[in-house]
Amino acid sequence: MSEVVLEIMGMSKNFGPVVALKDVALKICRGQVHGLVGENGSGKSTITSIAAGMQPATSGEMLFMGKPWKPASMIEAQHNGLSMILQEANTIPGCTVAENLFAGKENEYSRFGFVNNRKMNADADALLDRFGISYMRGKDPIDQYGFEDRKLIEIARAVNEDTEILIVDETTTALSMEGRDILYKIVEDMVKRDKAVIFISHDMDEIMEKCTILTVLRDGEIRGTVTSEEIGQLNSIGMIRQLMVGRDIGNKFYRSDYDPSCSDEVVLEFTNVSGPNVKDFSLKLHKGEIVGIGGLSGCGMHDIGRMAFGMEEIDRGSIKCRGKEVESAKDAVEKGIGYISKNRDTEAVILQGPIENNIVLPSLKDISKAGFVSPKKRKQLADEQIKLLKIKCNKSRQWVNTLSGGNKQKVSFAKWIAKGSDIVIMDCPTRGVDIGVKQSMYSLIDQMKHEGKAILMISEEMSELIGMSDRLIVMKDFKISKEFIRSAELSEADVIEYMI
Ligand SMILES: Nc1ncnc2c1ncn2[C@@H]1O[C@H](COP(=O)(O)OP(=O)(O)OP(=O)(O)O)[C@@H](O)[C@H]1O
Repeated sequence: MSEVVLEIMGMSKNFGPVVALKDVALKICRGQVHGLVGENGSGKSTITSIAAGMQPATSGEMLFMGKPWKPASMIEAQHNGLSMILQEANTIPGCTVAENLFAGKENEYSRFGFVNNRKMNADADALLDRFGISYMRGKDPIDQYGFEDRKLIEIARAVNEDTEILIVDETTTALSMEGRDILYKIVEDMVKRDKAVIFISHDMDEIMEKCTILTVLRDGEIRGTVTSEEIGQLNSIGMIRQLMVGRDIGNKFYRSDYDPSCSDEVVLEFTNVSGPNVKDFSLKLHKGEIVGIGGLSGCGMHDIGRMAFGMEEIDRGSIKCRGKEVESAKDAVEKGIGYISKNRDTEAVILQGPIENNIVLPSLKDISKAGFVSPKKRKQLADEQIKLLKIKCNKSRQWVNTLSGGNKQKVSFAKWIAKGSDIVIMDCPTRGVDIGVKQSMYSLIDQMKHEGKAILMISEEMSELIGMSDRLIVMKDFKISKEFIRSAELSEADVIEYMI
């Protein structure tokens, strides 16, 4: 075994009555990509956030490069060689790319209180070039970049020559396809330089391909370790799933039918829509149809969802729901449109509020009488969704900011299932959810289709798009480059050809 760089001993963490970790022992070695896998809420982020100085453990000890380790903050941890990339976007709005990259290091660029912006921007450009993200420049305002690009800035900020351990917490689902390649190269480079990576993901294929050792967690406890020899074996995915979920979840994931038929009734129509990131986009979404949209970073697909929900202005053309123009997000909800934003923590859920309030929010009108909302009905509606999507919590009044990432995503999804919206725009709907719940979400989406609901599924997950869509639209350079009809023959390679 190679040298142990981080050792965790007897680590436990309680949040009031919630036991997030129980007596965890873990060794992270040099030259390894150590995967942490487990269902949503099993404790993966809690372990890594303690190691990265975000919060203290309730009990237990850590050794980092042979010395006792108890960082008081993420900055202290990063300064000493342990960096973590968080699940959600963590950049500072209103600043430039360079200011974001060098946040906390301003002193290195200032003299007599004046910041040398020219040098900071030049250093930022050099750093961005090194990471292969030259289309972003240090002087650019960070707000001009989308969620995926801002995530890359975080990565560039987290990794440097002195990083001994890089923690990647469910980052790939927040990235575009090209962003993932950049991250994978960084991971490979860390291994080549005999550093270590802790890799958290719910994508089993990615885990099997990138990790050299895996630790499986369930309910805050370590349930097993899978070595590099075992990772390569045919039945190991099944074995890992079994360890994670505690039951065999089988192989059925996506739709098993290849019938793309749906009603002729058009429920949402884009006619020659143009905006800053969309050019002349036309599409008819029918009742009972699942239309998938895929493409590379910045192709405009996320803008399509935002425009249809009235969150982004259009310059030309029209978006009509059953013949009537969609004017705002409020108007969209009233017209029966739901929207799951990819930007979870800032757009999809209210973090500082109970799960129940989040779930019932779009349905308040439906469950109120003469302006009065029955507390019983509210609770009932929320509890149904908590049960359906297995949201891991103590009670429906628990605040969303105390949930694990995947459980927050379930709340974002649950809102629109509870509302029973006829048209649901889903931007990366299964982001960060575990395989068991992913399976339930896909079967719910299939059921929605058969109930006559219309779904616009925007996604970076090619397999999800191919597996679920009746029609698959590929976007490139803000325009539609190809449309595929559901078929058993359709492969990822066919689709990628029209993306690049
Ligand atoms: N501040 C908090 N207050 C109460 N409970 C918390 C808090 N932070 C985390 N928890 C709980 O600790 C448990 C472990 O959460 P953690 O985020 O580590 O899970 P995870 O394995 O990373 O999940 P995911 O795959 O969804 O990201 C969950 O039940 C979560 O609700």
